[in-house]
Amino acid sequence: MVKIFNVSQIKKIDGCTVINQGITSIDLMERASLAVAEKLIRFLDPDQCILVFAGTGNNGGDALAIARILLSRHFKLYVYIVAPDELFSDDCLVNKECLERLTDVKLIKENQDIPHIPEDCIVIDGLFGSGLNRPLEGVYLDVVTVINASHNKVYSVDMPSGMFVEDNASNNPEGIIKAEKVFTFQFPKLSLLLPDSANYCKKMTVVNIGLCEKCIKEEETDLFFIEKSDATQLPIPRDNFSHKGTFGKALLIAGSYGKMGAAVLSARACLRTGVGLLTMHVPRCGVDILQTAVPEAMVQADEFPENVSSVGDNIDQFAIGIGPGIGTDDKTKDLLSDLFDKYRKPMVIDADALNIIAGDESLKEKIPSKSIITPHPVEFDRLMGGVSINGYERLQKAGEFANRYDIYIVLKGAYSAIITPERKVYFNSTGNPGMATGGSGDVLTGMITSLLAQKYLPLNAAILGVYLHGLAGDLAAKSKSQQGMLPSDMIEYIGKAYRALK
Ligand SMILES: NC(=O)C1=CN([C@@H]2O[C@H](COP(=O)(O)OP(=O)(O)OC[C@H]3O[C@@H](n4cnc5c(N)ncnc54)[C@H](O)[C@@H]3O)[C@@H](O)[C@H]2O)[C@H](O)CC1
Ligand SMILES: [K+]
Repeated sequence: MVKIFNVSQIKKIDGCTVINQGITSIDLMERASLAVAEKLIRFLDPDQCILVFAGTGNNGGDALAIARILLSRHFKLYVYIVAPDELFSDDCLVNKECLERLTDVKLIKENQDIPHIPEDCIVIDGLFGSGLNRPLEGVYLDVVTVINASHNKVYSVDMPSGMFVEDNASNNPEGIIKAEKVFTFQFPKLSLLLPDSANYCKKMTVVNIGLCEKCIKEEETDLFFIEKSDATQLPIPRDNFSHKGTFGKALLIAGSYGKMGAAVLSARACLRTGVGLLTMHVPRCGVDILQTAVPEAMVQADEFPENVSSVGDNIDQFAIGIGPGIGTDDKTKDLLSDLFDKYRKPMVIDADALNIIAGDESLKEKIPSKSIITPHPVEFDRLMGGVSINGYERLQKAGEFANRYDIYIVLKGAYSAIITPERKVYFNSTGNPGMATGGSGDVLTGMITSLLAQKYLPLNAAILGVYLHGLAGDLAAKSKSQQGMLPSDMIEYIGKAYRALK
């Protein structure tokens, strides 16, 4: 797992690295800048004009070092330092003086010094990084406004300048660089993983700058970024002598009239994820549909034609998933309440089951311990009874909710977050915008339920389910495009996603 740290922790690890590796801070800056420059060199066109905007702190120092490295590789550069008060950090000053020996470096002290940015230029943004401590104003705000208005591609060093590493609730949305790509150092930054960065960071690349592993290991955090190597360790190997009983029984309670597709998708995904036996509990109208579309599943018919209203006894043998396409009929609410009374093992709760819970405090209290709920942000806000001001606040609320009700929350979106009852957060690293379409969530519910049935611990089921789901989505997008892919395609790629973890 990659750890995610706050600003003071990053500073501490920097200092610790400098001591343990016997280097100076300027050495570390050079290493960081070289790592970013190498990435840029791979795709930048040497004939294109590049404008570098540096600040006066260490983020500026990085940008000036990157400029020097690019100059040595014959890129065409124009360098500006925004320095209204001409107070430079020590390492920034060293890099400024080095660069001035090679090229002209212009200072921007006030609005009239800001250059016109030609249309087809690339901008390298090194105004502010993790040291930002207040929203931008004055000439800094003016520079950011001009860069954003130019609509050129901007590559940001460490952070889109003007964006805070954690909470941006008090920030000025006009004072943040809109970056094509952010090369962030060593650790993903929390705000870049939240929807708060949607307008400011199209893509985040984490650049390893060789910070001391011992210092990183010793620094504690509750925030993690899931890597492939983490997911690879999770699948439980299959024994030669296993039989269908070995891989558990799942019961998916899904579907209503007009929404049987959700039941079909969750059923297929559950099977493709490896469950031994799957039973679907569906309204009577859905029996033929299910039996035809998913012959591998057994079907239990509800007494009602259009909605699910009750589940039988003997449900303890199953891992249960409930929600896809069930609607919010009163009968279905009774089912959910009854289910929570009867079944006290962790279950997966999604979609309309969450909408039912949202309106009823007593149902929240009855959610079985260690269950996994899988809301998208709108469902989550409904569950909270109010809209969060930003992704950061939503994440805080999710931590409180998970802790209060002793459950796991999978907050779906780009970098889906898995929040534990202990308020730890695991961000997923797979997936793409092609998955933002109706049915994707039903697939995830089927997958996680399948893993619970196969005796994965709830946290592992959530982590592996979310990772595989995203990976299947990435494979589907590769073959069918983000526009052309369907949740059904993702199900077809679950097998290849498993293989990719080998
Ligand atoms: N381990 C690493 O990640 C490394 C990071 N490096 C780079 O260092 C910066 C952080 O540098 P720092 O000097 O601390 O901060 P900034 O350059 O972001 O800001 C400079 C300075 O500006 C002042 N300030 C803050 N907010 C404002 C504002 N709104 N208006 C005006 N001035 C402001 C404040 O005093 C700041 O200290 C990190 O992002 C990386 O790019 C190292 O180079 C290598 C190791
Ligand atoms: K920056």
